Amino acid sequence: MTSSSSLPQNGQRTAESYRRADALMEEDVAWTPGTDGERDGDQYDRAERAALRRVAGLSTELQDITEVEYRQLRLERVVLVGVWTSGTAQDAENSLAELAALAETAGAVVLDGVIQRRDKPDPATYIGSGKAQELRDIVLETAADTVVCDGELSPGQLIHLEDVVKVKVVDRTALILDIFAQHAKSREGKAQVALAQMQYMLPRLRGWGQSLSRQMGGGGSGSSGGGMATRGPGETKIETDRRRIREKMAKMRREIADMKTGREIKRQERRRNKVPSVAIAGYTNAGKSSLLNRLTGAGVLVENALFATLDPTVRRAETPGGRAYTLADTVGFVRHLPHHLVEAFRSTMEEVGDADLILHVVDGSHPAPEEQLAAVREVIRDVGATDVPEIVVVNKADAADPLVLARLLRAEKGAVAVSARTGRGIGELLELIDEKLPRPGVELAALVPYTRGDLVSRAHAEGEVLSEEHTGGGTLLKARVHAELAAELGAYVTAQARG
Ligand SMILES: Nc1nc2c(ncn2[C@@H]2O[C@H](COP(=O)(O)OP(=O)(O)OP(=O)(O)O)[C@@H](O)[C@H]2O)c(=O)[nH]1
Ligand SMILES: [Mg+2]
Repeated sequence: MTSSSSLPQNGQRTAESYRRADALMEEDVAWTPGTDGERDGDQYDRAERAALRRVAGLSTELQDITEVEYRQLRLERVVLVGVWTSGTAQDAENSLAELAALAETAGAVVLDGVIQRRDKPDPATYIGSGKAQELRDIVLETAADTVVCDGELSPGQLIHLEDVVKVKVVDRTALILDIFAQHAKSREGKAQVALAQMQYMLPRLRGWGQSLSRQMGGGGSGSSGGGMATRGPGETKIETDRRRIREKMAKMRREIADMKTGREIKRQERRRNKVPSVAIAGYTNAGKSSLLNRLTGAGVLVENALFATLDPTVRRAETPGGRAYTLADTVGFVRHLPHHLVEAFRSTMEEVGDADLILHVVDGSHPAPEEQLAAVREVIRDVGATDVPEIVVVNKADAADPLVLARLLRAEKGAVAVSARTGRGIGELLELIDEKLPRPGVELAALVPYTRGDLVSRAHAEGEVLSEEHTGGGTLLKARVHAELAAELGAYVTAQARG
């Protein structure tokens, strides 16, 4: 609540691009370029000093070293810092606004944010050393306890920057992992997150230990006070910790593999039943869960927070014509999702790779929806789902700029604009789904005796009934069904064609 020169002058709302972050923060946020005479124009200040929503008490009981280390990441009062290497100022600001939203989602209070223009991040301290000093001032001014960098930093960079700013420094990857850890619900989801955390942490173990002991007044923990150069008890302790983590990771990988088998079996069951599957994919906060709710009436958690959904939810749904399909909600994607995280989350995304149809949801009210589309497609490619047909669903049409909507619909062939909130466009979307779902392969006519009503029901549920007529001799059915059901109907079939 201190500084002054960079406070928003008149509470003026800033760029469109911050609307989302604003919404998340429930307070006005101003990013005013170059208002601070002390700084060099290259730097953009995020003048936001208001007290913000805070989520506290999220941590759980600790069980081992891994959790101890990770608990240290629990964010409280943070200052954001980004290095703007390419693209426009707007891109850089969008990225930092997203980082702010992520930090908020993790339960932190965002106090300030700065961007430095550089060709590339400083190999030692991420931002330049002069700027690191300024960052130290901001940290003091705001009484922040953590600096969050908008990128993935090397263990060395984290340590060196911590040396200068003298508070915890974490990067975007750690932040995303932290959010994942808070939100994962299923056993498999939790295990995957834990594995990714350990993987991230392994090379950084010494760094964390060191900086933390330094924070505690040097050697406070007694475990790593010896410093990098000395081989002492601390060194041994870290080696032990590393080994234990590696062992735990191996065990975890086996467990995840087992859980995967269980899910695989379920999926095969669905396949055998020939129920077509639709996966809802898209950038985080695009409205995927809202759309699932709108399409099926399912009560899935919807939250104006990033990564509200971290476990795949599968629901049954029906086309207007009465054909059954499954609809799966998925984990949201985010730019710069660290590669090993993509790996860890591959299994939740396999739902996407395996689907008959992808509903690719994009937030039409976001400042850069095209970028989100591209980022998600990159991950879809990553999980090898490029062959799956896709319907681009431009959501939040109620809140979007009509010009942006028109632009998106022009650029994306076969896209549909909807609002999960108001229901606009949902009818059109349902028809598109019906159209794009794979058709069962066999078209037939059959006279099914009334004693075999079960077959008629199955034709409705698993296939597509074209016409149905009740006659003296039974139900005269014209339908498209899968081969297995066609075989069961065999005795009653009067005409058949394979399509
Ligand atoms: N204005 C408007 N807001 C919407 C619409 N659909 C969803 N939202 C809001 O967008 C936010 C995110 O919605 P979710 O459905 O949780 O989004 P998601 O894609 O599932 O997000 P994650 O699971 O976090 O990746 C919530 O605040 C919703 O109320 C819409 O059509 N219009
Ligand atoms: Mg969701």
